[in-house]
Amino acid sequence: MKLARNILLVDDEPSWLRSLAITLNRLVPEAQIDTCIDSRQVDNRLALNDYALVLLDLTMPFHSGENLLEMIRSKSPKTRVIIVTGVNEVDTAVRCIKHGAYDYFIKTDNVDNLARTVRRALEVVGLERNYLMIKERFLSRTLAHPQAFNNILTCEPALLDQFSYLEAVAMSPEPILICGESGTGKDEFAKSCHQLTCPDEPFINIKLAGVNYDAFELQLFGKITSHADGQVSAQAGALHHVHTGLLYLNEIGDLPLEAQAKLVDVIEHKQYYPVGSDRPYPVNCKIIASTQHDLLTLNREGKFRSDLLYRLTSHKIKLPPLRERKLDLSMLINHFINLAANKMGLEAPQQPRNLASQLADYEFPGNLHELKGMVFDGVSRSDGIQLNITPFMEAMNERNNGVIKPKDSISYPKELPTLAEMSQALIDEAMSRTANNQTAAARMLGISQSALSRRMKTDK
Ligand SMILES: Nc1ncnc2c1ncn2[C@@H]1O[C@H](COP(=O)(O)OP(=O)(O)OP(=O)(O)O)[C@@H](O)[C@H]1O
Repeated sequence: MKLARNILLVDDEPSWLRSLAITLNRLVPEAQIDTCIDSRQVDNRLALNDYALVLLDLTMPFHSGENLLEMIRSKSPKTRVIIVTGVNEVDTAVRCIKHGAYDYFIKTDNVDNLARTVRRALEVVGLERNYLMIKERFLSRTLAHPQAFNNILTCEPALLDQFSYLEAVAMSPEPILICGESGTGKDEFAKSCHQLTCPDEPFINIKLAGVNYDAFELQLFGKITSHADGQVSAQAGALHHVHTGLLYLNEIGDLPLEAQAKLVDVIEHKQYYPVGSDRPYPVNCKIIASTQHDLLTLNREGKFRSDLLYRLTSHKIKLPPLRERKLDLSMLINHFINLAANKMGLEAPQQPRNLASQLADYEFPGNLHELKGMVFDGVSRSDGIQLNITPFMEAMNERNNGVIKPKDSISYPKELPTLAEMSQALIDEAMSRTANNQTAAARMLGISQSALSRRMKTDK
């Protein structure tokens, strides 16, 4: 989102007006400055331009600054006013602040202080306008870009609300955090945000589970190496490749603490240093993060930095688990049937009429990953006419029988396998049951995704 940057300087002294404009142009180069010498023109100028800030003299012919202050605050409440005057009276200053002035300066005050206040006021106006825009868009409840959500099927009000919210905050300069259990559609929401913000720019998905600090630094920032012969070689990181696109930081809760500190720097200062370089490079991309963990709990346990937590939670999207979206079941099953049949080159089988109601009490611990896996399995076993429901029945039976007792259900060969072989077999089984989804497989095995990823790497 573009920050409001235009400022109107109002004063009847031409020489002061000129010198103030020159000073502010130098000290606040991001601002766009207009001047107005005739107090009767202020109303008109505000009607023609959406000023973020007005710097107002108090004693002028025709209209006094105090009258103009009241007029501006009532007609243009989104515009802030700073009084800049030769009148050094406490009573007047107090009255102006009471009537809504952002600050009060005497003309003899240090201009650096004035410039600092102007910059801060521009930031405040930017934040206020951003907040108002989000509120207005969210309350309107209509989607301006419904096609951005084409991949997310739902008729659940809770999820439809999240569409409106994402659309409202998508253009905000702050990062967005998507929370939800594994398989609730976090990746799909990140892709929708990309469609909403910068569809023609790159979308880069960085999986942070199991990534250590060095790998994170290299992957995100890249590396610049100066060789002995004076040559310099560079390895570009994701922040370079993504340019003005969208950077999706997947499973941010798994990021090591040191790497979290680096990320705070990126978000806060909008710049980064490649490994081996002391030259900063600008960050121009949109940042989205996702987590299936509760970051507040991780923070209380000392595993997640507070500064990163607060920066990430300005815009938070919470995705409900599939067990709370039963209205969607039948539609999702049909969607996955068509997807599976298409992929397998088969005729799409029919969904049995009462399947969704039979699944009403099933919890779907693996959410949409699990449902998708079941439907794909059911399609591959189907007779081409009706979806085979064995995978669904098996899952429900396992639940109904409570936790499976390994002793009862595992039969061991005469010669016992080693622990390593057994662990590998379990990992293979979990990966196959979850259609190779590491997050869901880790959940099934009762370990973290990073632990599973490490085991898979060491087992290779
Ligand atoms: N509402 C939906 N409609 C159709 N398909 C969906 C929907 N939500 C998710 N999916 C599909 O379900 C699967 C899981 O979704 P996704 O990968 O976005 O979940 P996730 O929360 O990011 O999972 P993880 O935490 O494991 O990365 C994907 O194949 C995705 O395309």
